[in-house]
Amino acid sequence: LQTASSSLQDTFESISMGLKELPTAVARVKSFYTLVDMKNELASGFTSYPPPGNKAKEGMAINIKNVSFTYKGSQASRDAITDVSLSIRAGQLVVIVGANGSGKSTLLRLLVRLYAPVSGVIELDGHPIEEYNVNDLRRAIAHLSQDHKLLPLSVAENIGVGCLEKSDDMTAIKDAAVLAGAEGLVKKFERGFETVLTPAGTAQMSFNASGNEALTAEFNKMEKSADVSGGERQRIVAARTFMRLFSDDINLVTVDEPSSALDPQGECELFQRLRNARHGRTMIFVTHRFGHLTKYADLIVCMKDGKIVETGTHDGLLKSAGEYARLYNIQASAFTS
Ligand SMILES: Nc1ncnc2c1ncn2[C@@H]1O[C@H](COP(=O)(O)OP(=O)(O)OP(=O)(O)O)[C@@H](O)[C@H]1O
Repeated sequence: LQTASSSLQDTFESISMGLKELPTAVARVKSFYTLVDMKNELASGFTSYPPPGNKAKEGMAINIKNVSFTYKGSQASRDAITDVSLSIRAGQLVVIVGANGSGKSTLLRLLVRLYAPVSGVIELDGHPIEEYNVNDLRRAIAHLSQDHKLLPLSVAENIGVGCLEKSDDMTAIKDAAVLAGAEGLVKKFERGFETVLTPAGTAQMSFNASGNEALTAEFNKMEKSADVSGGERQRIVAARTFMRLFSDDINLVTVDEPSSALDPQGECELFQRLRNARHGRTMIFVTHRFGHLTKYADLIVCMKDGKIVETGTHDGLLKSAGEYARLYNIQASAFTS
């Protein structure tokens, strides 16, 4: 009687546990379908990119005129960016700096058409950004940010998705991994580039199968997870961008603080190799670490409270002793004083 009643109790407990999880599971399924049905708020234009006469790898010319933007539903007392105007010539290396919340990432998001300005105009290669077909624009832009995630795929596939034409080309994938400093961490894994990071739970071992050794071995192989550190994750994500740069279609490369978790050598190498991969394309970096980049920049843009407060080159801005010089000197003083 005792065995039977405790078994009955277990059964009820597992039913009640299952029921507790049911609403969450249903909500997840619902949010999946909401996402699938979600309409893109940014209408696609009809002009193909690059516009006739422009060749890929020539870089993208950008003209921003009086652009302001506020995030929908934001309770902030000021716009995320206010009345920003800026001209970037095709092929320039631009570095955007400024304090937290000054609008750097927002400006990049507008340039890659993740959002549309509330007012003002952004022109790419002479045409307003909204005139272009969005898919063409996406194909012409490589955007590397901290928001990128690893997908539940192999390391090779995680890198390969950067350039779909070459997604099976292991030589290109390995080259991209080397450029991003990710080859060392891939070597640590038993299955190398075939390792699946953050695997989706695809199988469940039933109680009855637990005595079957061959099945258990197969199951363990499938579900074994390999984790990476924050810096290692950033290296794999950067490798995806290098893979993307192997495509001849890329005209604009935007890089938003991709190195926060990298060690100093990794960060220095990443910036240097991204610069080397420019080949005439326009490249825009957002960074808080000045040393590796601003000295090479054709144009430094310094932002504060949603506005551009200064533009120029490293030497010029240091001489003018404004916001850029203030931020630079704070960093430099840590090493000189
Ligand atoms: N998704 C969002 N929804 C609402 N407000 C946002 C959102 N993202 C940013 N903001 C606000 O917009 C302003 C500009 O933010 P942005 O991320 O562009 O600054 P940033 O200069 O890139 O900052 P950081 O150096 O911290 O990355 C900030 O006031 C911020 O709080």
